[in-house]
Amino acid sequence: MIWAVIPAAGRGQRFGGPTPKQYLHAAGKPLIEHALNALLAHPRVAGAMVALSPGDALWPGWSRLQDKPVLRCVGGGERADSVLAALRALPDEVGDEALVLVHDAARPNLRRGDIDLLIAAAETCADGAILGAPLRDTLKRAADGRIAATEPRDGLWRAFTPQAFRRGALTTALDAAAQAGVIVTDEASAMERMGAKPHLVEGREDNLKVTTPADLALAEYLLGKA
Ligand SMILES: Nc1ccn([C@@H]2O[C@H](COP(=O)(O)OP(=O)(O)OP(=O)(O)O)[C@@H](O)[C@H]2O)c(=O)n1
Ligand SMILES: C[C@](O)(CO)[C@H](O)COP(=O)(O)O
Repeated sequence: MIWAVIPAAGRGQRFGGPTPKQYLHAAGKPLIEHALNALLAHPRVAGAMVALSPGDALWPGWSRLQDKPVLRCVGGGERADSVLAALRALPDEVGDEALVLVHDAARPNLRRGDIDLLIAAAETCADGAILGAPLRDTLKRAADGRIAATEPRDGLWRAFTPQAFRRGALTTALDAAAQAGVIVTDEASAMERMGAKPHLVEGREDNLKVTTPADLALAEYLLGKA
């Protein structure tokens, strides 16, 4: 049994504007609906737990999508807090060894083939797996708007989501990071702190996270073509 965990309690400060970006529309639907549909359409995914901000008045009230359960909980101050809250809120039938796919509500252009690759990798490895892609640009370190240095990029990847881990191990890892006062920006970082070496699965470069208005325009184009 595989469940999706969707952190959707962010405020979209880098995007700006009054509407949290997960509720902005692209190709006629909110970003969060594209993300949920992509995961719940997969035959191995049984349901989704969505972490919402306490004051979220825009949640459309879905209890089912793609004929699968959509549950919700209250997220936290950081993305990692929201993911931990969602893991803890999952139904008891989702055991510690069950695989969970953690995916940003702000990544609407997730495709079936990437989910297939991720599940295949995560099911063969106790350390889990994440989607990502190798860096293909030269990296510059900035200082006061000027190039301060060129950073080596060999072996560097960009981490995407979904990130796939066993419910129990990820809950323990995120809780350990929180207890240590360490803010992790993805699930793999928490697992790495515990000594795990998750698989890197090369995924589509168009699995973008909508962070700024320019990203939304690109998402509109990509989803309109899908
Ligand atoms: N406390 C938080 C912060 C973020 N998220 C979610 O984590 C995903 C990725 O985070 P990000 O792109 O940073 O979203 P925001 O935090 O909303 O953006 P910003 O940092 O610009 O405010 C988003 O789906 C966001 O809703 C969350 O569930 N809980
Ligand atoms: C989880 C993530 O999307 C992987 O790249 C990223 O770390 C989220 O970062 P954000 O600053 O919370 O958007």
